[in-house]
Amino acid sequence: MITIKVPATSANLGPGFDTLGLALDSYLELTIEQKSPNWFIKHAFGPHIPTDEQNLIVSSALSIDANLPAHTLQVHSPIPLARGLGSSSSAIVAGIILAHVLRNETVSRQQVFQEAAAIEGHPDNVAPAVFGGLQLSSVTEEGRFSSTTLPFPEELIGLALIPNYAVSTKKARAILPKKLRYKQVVQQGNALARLIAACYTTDAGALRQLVEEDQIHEQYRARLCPALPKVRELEASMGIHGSYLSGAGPTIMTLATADEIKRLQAPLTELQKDAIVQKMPISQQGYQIIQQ
Ligand SMILES: Nc1ncnc2c1ncn2[C@@H]1O[C@H](COP(=O)(O)OP(=O)(O)OP(=O)(O)O)[C@@H](O)[C@H]1O
Ligand SMILES: N[C@@H](CCO)C(=O)O
Repeated sequence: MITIKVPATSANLGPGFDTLGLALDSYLELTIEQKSPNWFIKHAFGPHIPTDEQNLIVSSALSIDANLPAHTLQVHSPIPLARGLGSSSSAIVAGIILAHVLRNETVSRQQVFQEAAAIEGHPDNVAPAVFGGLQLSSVTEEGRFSSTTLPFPEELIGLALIPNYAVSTKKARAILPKKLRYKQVVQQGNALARLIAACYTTDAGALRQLVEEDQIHEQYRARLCPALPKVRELEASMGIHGSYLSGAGPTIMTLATADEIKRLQAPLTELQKDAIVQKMPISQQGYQIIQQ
């Protein structure tokens, strides 16, 4: 039996829109069971997620090879859907690997990255799901993706405030403006450059200030993700910085030390009682293929 494990991810980190993403220690697990006449995916997501070849895992696999033999699959995933924690990337990456496993091919991480990012359309979740850690990724006009691992301060952990409603990435991208002011773009480039420098100098303090300096997406998504200013206000009153809209939202991620996370857990839970507040350690590992 083969199990494919793919981490959850948190994209953007403020000014790294479509560019930065962090792998989290929470994994989708896809187990390949027996061959079957039709594709059948056992999962616990509920009736709105298909159990046949319409399922994102299987459709991603079939995009690599439309003639794959149908199988029964089992999916376990603690990654909540459409919350800004990379559920779609975890499913796409698992599907791409599934295709290569069923074709008895060894596949490089680089190839999985190219194929999965082409389906997702932007590389910032797929890159950490494949390579682990903090990834700086980009795409050329011709559609070639690249990614580099950035150093990430060891003392920082994620604390996610996960609202109890979904925001689809499609909707959260449709809300973005078609035009930006020149000043916004210059400031965004500046903040991203300083953020990358803070990673290389492992300056956790600067990094945590900089993730709060996005200019081009968070303000436009405020209607879908109203908790962000409240979280920032609360944290600033406690002398803590490091929050950003995780992916397309609505999750708010805070990068903080273990001590600060202990202090934050109760007040954040109090701030939004219907949300889940969850510690999310960083994963240095990308996907794993486990043969039992
Ligand atoms: N394990 C899965 N199996 C099947 N479909 C999935 C799975 N995970 C995600 N999906 C599909 O992807 C959709 C969520 O993708 P979407 O890009 O909107 O959000 P996300 O990936 O969770 O968040 P973000 O991209 O902001 O981090 C789900 O509604 C579902 O249709
Ligand atoms: N960079 C993407 C991440 C979500 O997939 C966005 O913010 O729309």
